[in-house]
Amino acid sequence: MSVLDDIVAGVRVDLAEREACVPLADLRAALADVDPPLDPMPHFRARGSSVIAEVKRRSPSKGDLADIPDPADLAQQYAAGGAAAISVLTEQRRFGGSLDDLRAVRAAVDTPVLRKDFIVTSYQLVEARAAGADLALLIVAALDDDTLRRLHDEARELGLTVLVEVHDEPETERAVELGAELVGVNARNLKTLEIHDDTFGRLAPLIPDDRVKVAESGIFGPADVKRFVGEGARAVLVGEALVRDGDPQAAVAAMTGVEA
Ligand SMILES: O=C(O)c1ccccc1NCC(=O)[C@H](O)[C@H](O)COP(=O)(O)O
Repeated sequence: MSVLDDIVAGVRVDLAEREACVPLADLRAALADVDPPLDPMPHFRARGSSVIAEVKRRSPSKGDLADIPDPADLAQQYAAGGAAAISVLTEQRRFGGSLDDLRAVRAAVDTPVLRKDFIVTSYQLVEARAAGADLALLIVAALDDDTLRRLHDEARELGLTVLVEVHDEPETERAVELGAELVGVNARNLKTLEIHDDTFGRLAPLIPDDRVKVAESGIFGPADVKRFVGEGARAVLVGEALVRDGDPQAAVAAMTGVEA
């Protein structure tokens, strides 16, 4: 079983437990009390890089990354550094995250918030919106075409902006065909977990320039950002480097506005 299949299998088990506690109809009813979603698009710079800064406790590839006792405080530092959006990894088993982390971040900042998870059902999208997320991630590799299109449509009906993540040429074609506004190219191979830093440069030319191209994973500083901006990235999604940095505000600021 691939790492992705293994993660998704665990996600489905946890999801069944949550659905047994809170049925979808009740979750949908709760949406009436949630503030409207923020539009992240104006937060992406016309020139130079934007940063999607991630709250990431641990990962399958690196194990424990950082003790994050107060995700709201970390998010405030990201926002003060000029983050265009804040990504919260909510998957629990392999990443140590939760929807409580997302709620805490949402309450602490006015910056758009991304639910970064392995989303395979409508329930997770409604959960994301009910917790205050403005964006949701859909990973092409985890979804067949019909499910990808259905979840993409449902997310947009909920007011969520979708970050559609790809790893190779066929997935990129599917994302473009879908009409994804935000396309994330993840440099981490989901079979080996290795980072291949030529992935963005290979796939970016397949994505039309009217889409926001996001370089994801293995980005450690302004020099990496500069290279990806030169290859067409409008934004970078950064986890490990920021959660390990003693001054996350300064680290986000240093990666923001970088030009080719
Ligand atoms: O981070 C992992 O080990 C991982 C393994 C399997 C599936 C997804 C994984 N990460 C999710 C991400 O996309 C990253 O958290 C994100 O791109 C930030 O990456 P990094 O800056 O390298 O922490």
